[in-house]
Amino acid sequence: MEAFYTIQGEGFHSGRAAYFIRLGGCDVGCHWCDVKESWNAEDHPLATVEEIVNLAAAHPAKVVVITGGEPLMYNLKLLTQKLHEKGIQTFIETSGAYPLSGEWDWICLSPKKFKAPQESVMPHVSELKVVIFNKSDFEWAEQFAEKLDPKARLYLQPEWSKADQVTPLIVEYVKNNPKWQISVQTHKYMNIP
Ligand SMILES: C[S@@+](CC[C@H](N)C(=O)[O-])C[C@H]1O[C@@H](n2cnc3c(N)ncnc32)[C@H](O)[C@@H]1O
Ligand SMILES: Nc1nc2[nH]cc(C(=O)O)c2c(=O)[nH]1
Ligand code: SF4
Ligand SMILES: [Mg+2]
Repeated sequence: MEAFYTIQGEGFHSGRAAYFIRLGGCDVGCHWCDVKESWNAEDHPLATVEEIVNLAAAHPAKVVVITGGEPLMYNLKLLTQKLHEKGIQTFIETSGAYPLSGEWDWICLSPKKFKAPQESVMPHVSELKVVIFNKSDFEWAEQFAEKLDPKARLYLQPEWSKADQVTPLIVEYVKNNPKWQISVQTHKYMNIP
């Protein structure tokens, strides 16, 4: 769909420069999705793996974040192999709704109620990032924390349109349950992509 060089705004790598590759296509259907224009893959131009990788390699940070849309709707083996051949680290943002493919240095799982993540993804998760839309989402988040490698980092992220209401709830929750950390979408406050 698009690619852009920016600062990772969310989660464990927040604040780091990274080249984002956003793949078009998603059928998960989150009603609060902040990139609904990504859902229909046919709305977006095709690019070859070689073109995508060469543009990525032309940027100073040797870190690529592959996102979408839902990137795991595609087999990502070739794209991630070619990025690795150029010495670029590969990070993914995924709902986990499709089987894992590709070679990854960091996997951020953001599970969704609207289409459950695949159990086979769980052992590979580096970071769990649950979007909090209302207070029932805390209990829902805990069920995923239990399925992961104990070293996985745990984040709760306010849903953007509800941030004023849910951020105070997340702050209290993290104070009482310190295995979790808060992730805010810092790029939106900075007005960067
Ligand atoms: C747009 S999604 C694309 C990748 C993948 N489909 C997924 O959902 O993980 C990238 C990240 O943004 C988060 N996100 C999307 N809409 C959001 C919103 N309105 N508020 C907070 N986070 C949101 C998702 O949960 C995910 O962690
Ligand atoms: N700056 C910035 N950081 C991000 N982290 C995850 C994003 C995404 O949409 O996957 C995102 C994004 O869209 N922009
Ligand atoms: S899975 Fe990700 S891209 Fe798809 S609708 Fe949900 S937030 Fe948007
Ligand atoms: Mg985003």
